[in-house]
Amino acid sequence: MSTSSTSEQQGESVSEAGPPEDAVSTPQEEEFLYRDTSRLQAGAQMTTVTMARRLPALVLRSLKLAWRVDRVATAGLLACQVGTGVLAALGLLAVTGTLTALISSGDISDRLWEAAPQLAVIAAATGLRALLGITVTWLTGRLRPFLARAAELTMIEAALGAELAANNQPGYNDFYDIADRGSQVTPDLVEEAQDVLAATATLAAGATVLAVIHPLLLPLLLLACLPQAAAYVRAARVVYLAGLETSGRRRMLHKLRWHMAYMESSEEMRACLAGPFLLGRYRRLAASVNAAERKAADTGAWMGLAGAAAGGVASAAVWAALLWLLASGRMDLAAGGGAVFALQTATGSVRGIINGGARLVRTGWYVQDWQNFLDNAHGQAMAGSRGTKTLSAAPERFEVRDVTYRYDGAERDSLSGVSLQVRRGEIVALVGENGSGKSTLSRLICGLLLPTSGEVAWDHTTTTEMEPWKAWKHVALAPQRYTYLPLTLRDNITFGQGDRSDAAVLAACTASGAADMLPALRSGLDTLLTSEWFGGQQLSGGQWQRVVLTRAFHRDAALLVMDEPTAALDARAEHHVFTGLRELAKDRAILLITHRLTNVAVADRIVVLDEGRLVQEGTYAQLTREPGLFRSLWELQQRTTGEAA
Ligand SMILES: Nc1ncnc2c1ncn2[C@@H]1O[C@H](COP(=O)(O)OP(=O)(O)OP(=O)(O)O)[C@@H](O)[C@H]1O
Repeated sequence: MSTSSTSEQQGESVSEAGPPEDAVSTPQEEEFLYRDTSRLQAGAQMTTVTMARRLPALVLRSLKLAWRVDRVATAGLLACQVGTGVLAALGLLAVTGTLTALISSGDISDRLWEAAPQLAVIAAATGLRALLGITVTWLTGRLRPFLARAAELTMIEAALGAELAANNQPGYNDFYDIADRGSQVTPDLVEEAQDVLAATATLAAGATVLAVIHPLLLPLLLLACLPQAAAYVRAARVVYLAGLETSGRRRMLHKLRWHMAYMESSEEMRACLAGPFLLGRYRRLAASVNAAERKAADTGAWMGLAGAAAGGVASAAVWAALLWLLASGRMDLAAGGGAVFALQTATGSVRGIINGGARLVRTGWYVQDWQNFLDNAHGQAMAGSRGTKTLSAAPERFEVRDVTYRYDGAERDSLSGVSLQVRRGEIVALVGENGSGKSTLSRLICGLLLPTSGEVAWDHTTTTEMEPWKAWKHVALAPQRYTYLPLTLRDNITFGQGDRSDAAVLAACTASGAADMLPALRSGLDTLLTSEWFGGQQLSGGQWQRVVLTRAFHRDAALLVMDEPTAALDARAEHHVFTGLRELAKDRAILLITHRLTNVAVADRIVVLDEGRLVQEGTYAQLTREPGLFRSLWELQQRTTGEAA
């Protein structure tokens, strides 16, 4: 290849390089793949009337949160808004009084003297309103970030407090994303409610003046503004429903962006050509989301136009009525002047109420999603499904009794009628083919999942009866899919637990083999384990697994569950971990899940699972001798490694 063609190639974008043909799905299939119609149906049931009815409760709940976050700012804002309304009303009354004084008959200087106090009120009210406006901006700026963050935190707390099983429900993450958007606009709800309040106070004054001038003017004015209000709310609803409809696809776009741009998947993005493939998928999904959003924007604009036209006609009717009142002598000129001004101001405040109300309803839909999530998560809260028992001492025995488990939405049980026991001082190995239920059983024995039927007991207390967070003090878990957290090594190991001395951490590092890598870490235990931030250091896959094992060993818990603990370790590190297990088992019950069947020789007992059922149990010596699933898997592995029995 020539130099020039090479440089052309280098300048070529990923898309120009041509994404490989995506034979998996058509754009339409993709669109439906990530669509959650149940959420849309639930949203569609939330009509404008239902929402209007729920608004007071929504506003109250958000105000309570604001009150909790910053009492002074919340009280100050409310006071400012009420003050603004009162001042607007005073100003309006003063303007009407001034006009009446000026238009009345008599000497002009007398009339001016008569109007002077009213003019002073107008000036003072205007100045004070400006001051209150500045105060509102200041207080809102102070409250807003705290309120949004507090709303977000309530969600995180609710999600953390929910049963693990809730996370496995289809659509749970969509629900969370939609709710997250709601949490971000919670401050808007408070602000909009205050705007409506202020506009209502102004209207009250305008309405009084109008009612005094002529009783017909106020109902006419309200009628004139209704079509526009209805149009605003309908347009907002169209946009909201489009947001719900596209939420699954937007979340997928977010995931795709993350995978294409960040480190975790960066190798496959390039070497496996996943990047161009996903970029093509991103483009198609984005196009379908854009089309849905554009359609909603068009429909909303048409509705707004229709509302504005209807509002214009209705306003013209109101002004015509005023002219008619004047022309027919039903209203004198002085009152007419006041009426024009009052009408103008009242129209402004009615518009304010209606626009603010429409925005309030629109924001209400989003905030309702946030509150729905909170209610739903609280409905699935561990506090609701479990008891409050605590154990007086670390348990000696962990027992699974005739347990069946089926994941939410699954068509069949992942475990059926399984019974198992593991005591402190004992190592039990769980083996079986992929999908046979080993990890599920480990989640049940740890009390992360509650059985669909049967029970799991720690000594004499079932996991359903126990207060979970206190119970988990007795559990150390090295899961199959562990988390790389961008924290220091020390924090990654302790998660803030244990005493603050390094001795226990270093002992755990020695047991897991992580001690070997300490000299290469720039700041030892205080090294930030990520290269995403300056000064951090990235670990290899096996080094990360050592950190995860250290985390489990450091916990010094009565139950130690290790799911594929050495899959990424080199032979020396693996040997080190397995030879250390017996020492660790002295005061722990160890449940070991592994596919490396020669390693399970270390276990006192081996339990074999097949399609969710316990099919064999025995020692390594027994199971390698007797025919059965274990022996056939073991023989296959021996043959693969060239050590045929
Ligand atoms: N979160 C989940 N939601 C729904 N089904 C699940 C979930 N996790 C596992 N399953 C299903 O439960 C069954 C058992 O899965 P489990 O992860 O317990 O198997 P395993 O024996 O640990 O498999 P492996 O050896 O591959 O790790 C599988 O059919 C799997 O599809």
